[in-house]
Amino acid sequence: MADTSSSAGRLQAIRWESRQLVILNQLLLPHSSEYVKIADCHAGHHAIASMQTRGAPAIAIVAALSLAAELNTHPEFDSSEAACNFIHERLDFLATSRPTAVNLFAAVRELKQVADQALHENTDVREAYIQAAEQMLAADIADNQAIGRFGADFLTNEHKGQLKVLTHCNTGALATAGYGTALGIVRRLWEQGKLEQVVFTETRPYNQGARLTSYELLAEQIPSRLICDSAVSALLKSDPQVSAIIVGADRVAANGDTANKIGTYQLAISARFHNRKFIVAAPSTSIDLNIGSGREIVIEERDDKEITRITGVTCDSLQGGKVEMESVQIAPLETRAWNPSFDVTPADLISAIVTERGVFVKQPGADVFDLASDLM
Ligand SMILES: CSC[C@H]1O[C@H](OP(=O)(O)O)[C@H](O)[C@@H]1O
Repeated sequence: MADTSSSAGRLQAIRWESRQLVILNQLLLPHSSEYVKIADCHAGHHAIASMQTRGAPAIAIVAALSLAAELNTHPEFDSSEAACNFIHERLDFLATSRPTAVNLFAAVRELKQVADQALHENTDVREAYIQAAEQMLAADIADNQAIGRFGADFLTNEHKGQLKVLTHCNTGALATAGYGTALGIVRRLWEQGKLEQVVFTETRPYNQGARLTSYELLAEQIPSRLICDSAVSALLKSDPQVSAIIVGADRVAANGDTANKIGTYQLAISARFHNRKFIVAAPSTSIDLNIGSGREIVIEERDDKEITRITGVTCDSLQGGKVEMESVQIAPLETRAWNPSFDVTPADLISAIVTERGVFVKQPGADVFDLASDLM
């Protein structure tokens, strides 16, 4: 498979070159662009759990390729059964890194089946796994570009002229293998000359918007504006030109209930109140048909310190030319915080779900989707 480092012009959060994996350490962005080598599953698990890499599709791909990198250097296995057992055990370990994004668990299931099938067919288990993991990387970019096309067509079919949209968190090349989901729709609108401006939220406490989405949009000179998470309703009230909110997803239930970055639910409530479209953009690998509704989605809760401390760069730390990320306590010590990483938006508040398979909408009068039928 061709190395993906040759992808033209797009930010590369994940680089797979000569069967070696490196990732952009997103904890340091936008101040420092440093790549980290991921040699094995332990490094892959740490990169995901610490959020050096994040974003539902990217989590699955980094997990899959971290095992591919480890297999590539692993000594010869005593038997195909030993190789298959090793792959199962490592995938089960990677599945403990973060609980909400379903893409990781779908990839684990699919890759275990690849190894089992190679064992059954008496072909090279290690090679079959590595090629399947590589395919996931290539497929995600193609999926995102299809989401971009479907989403842009859906928005422009009903809205003549240029569009002003709002997005939350980071759903671009830094959250995927490239191009992005919700931000992929923004990119497509921009490529078509149909985007006036994208407004994006800071997305506390990790600041995916202020740090990562800004990094991507500035790199491509896409007209954009940053707002605080708390300013969304005031913006929708004051600017009727903001016609749609477009967000990503970490796990979509069969009825369309969607887990996404914390704050998404209140954006959907505000969109409904202000009569604006609320669009979810996600590959079908983010849809979990095994759960009927959002009630069954496990919501990750992260360390209080991600709220009570801010990590940033002080001016003097820049003087030496070396960026030092300093973590500063902003709340009184021992302040308790509640830090859910995601919330669930009910299907009733969602106008459409854009996937690489097309745009799914609810039947007239229905307040839920029927994604099992849509995906058949
Ligand atoms: C296409 S990324 C989907 C999703 O992942 C992000 O969460 P995190 O940054 O914690 O991994 C955010 O919820 C995005 O919308």
